[in-house]
Amino acid sequence: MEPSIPWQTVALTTTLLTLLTTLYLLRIRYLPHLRTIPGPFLSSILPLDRLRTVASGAAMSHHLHLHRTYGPLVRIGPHHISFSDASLIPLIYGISTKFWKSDWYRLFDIKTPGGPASTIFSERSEDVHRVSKRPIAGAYSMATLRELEPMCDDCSAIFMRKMEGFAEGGGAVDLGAWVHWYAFDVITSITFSNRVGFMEQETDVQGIISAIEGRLFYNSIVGQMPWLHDYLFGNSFVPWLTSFIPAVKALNSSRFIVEFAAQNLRRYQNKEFNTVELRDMLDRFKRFKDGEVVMSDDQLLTHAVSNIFAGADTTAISLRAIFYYLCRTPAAYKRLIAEIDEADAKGELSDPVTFTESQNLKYFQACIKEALRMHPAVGLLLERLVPAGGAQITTDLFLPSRTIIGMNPWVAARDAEVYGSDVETFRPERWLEADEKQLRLMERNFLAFGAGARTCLGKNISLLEMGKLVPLVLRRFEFEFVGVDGKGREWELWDYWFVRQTGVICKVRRREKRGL
Ligand code: HEM
Repeated sequence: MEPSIPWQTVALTTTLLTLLTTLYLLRIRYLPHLRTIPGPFLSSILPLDRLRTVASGAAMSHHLHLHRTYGPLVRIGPHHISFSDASLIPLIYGISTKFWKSDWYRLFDIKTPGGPASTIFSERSEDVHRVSKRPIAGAYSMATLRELEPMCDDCSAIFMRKMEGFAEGGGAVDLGAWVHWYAFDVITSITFSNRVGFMEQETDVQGIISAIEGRLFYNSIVGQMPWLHDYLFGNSFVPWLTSFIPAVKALNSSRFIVEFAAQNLRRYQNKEFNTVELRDMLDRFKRFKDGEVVMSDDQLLTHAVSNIFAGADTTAISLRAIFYYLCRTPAAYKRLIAEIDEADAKGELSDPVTFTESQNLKYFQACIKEALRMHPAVGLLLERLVPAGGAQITTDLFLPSRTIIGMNPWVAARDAEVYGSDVETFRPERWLEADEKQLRLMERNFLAFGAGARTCLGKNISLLEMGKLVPLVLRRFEFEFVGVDGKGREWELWDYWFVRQTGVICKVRRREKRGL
């Protein structure tokens, strides 16, 4: 007969384990300095609440709710602080900040033929980032991008042709999908001089859009506990094992995205595209200085991947927001059309509209700004790490080193003290009415493109795309939002880093009296 364990031993062990766990959790709850920061109790002891929030796909609403409940600083994890006080933006995100990107970004590193590598977006060390950015920054400058306007115009022409077809057919169009395809065609054109043809083929070519979606879903959730990544897709065994399960494989799409960029890069290097003549972005990344190679093929690949990963979804999301809010706000739509028509009548708009012309449309520029405020493309914390030795955050608050602190652009955008009590209303006028001081505050809170040292590198590309496409389209067509049910059903939002919208279905009609 097996000797049985006396019940006293079982009871004692259980009590001891419970006691130790409780003590451990209390120790975390009452960590020096962090203990005074309010927040949900469970969040302060376990990372599971953060995991659940992000997995729900509605983190932006949850973060807004937390700040309304607990105030400007909320403890959203044992070592995680979310802030809503915009006066902290310069300290956390400023140009010479000591707060570097957290390990959350590690999941965006990629595998190149030469081994694992960070991208300009995922690099954590500001020192490394500064060196990597130097040879490529010029390619993202507005002066450079203006030279790429013709590539943008080619894509706009296809977009217009397609809309013409829909207007003739009289049916509804998934405008959300079309601006996505448009943004992908532009980014592949200006990066590799190779328009992949999403609009012509009317589909997600090679499944790249779904691949990015899958990877963002994985990164957003697993990134809440980045060490988990090493036991999941961060090693080579699990990806191999899950390659037999299609639903799981779809989440490990990083390799696929890199291969998409690598394929284009190979064709580019084999001079299959007319890249040098067109002077696309790859051609402008300075690979040589004084005859010396300053950028390897692998580095070039990381920059191409960055453009694909960061450059199309964001612009598509912002274009959807512009069209959606205009359709939902008839007064703003009407005022914008009046501005476009007036400029048109004065001969101030060419066909296609140039970037410079679009910048002179002041109300339109306010519409872009307001749409991006109402709907920032990124909806999770822009996480940063408190530097070694800790940091004095406010007069009353010191944070120990390696605490993670960040702000969600959605929280910054809905600060009623900065934008007024009507923060939930799409009102482009607020950008035109504000005095200089107020405008400075509004700009400081505007995190749609991030801020400071790690501000969006592709901001000019997207401003160029949006600036040129929207007036061109609205001059010739009118849109009515009908939603997926044809009766105006609201769009749906999914926050997995990018806050993607679905259900942007519109009826498109050719505008009366337009001879264009
Ligand atoms: C409306 C469109 C866009 C929005 C709203 C947007 C938003 C952002 C935000 C919020 C960040 C900062 C992320 C952080 O701090 O964690 C960022 C960074 C970045 N974005 Fe964009 N982006 C847009 C378009 C683009 C485009 C078109 C490209 C490239 C072609 C691009 C490339 C990048 C890169 C490379 C970074 C990392 C910059 C760095 O760390 O130095 N973005 N973007």
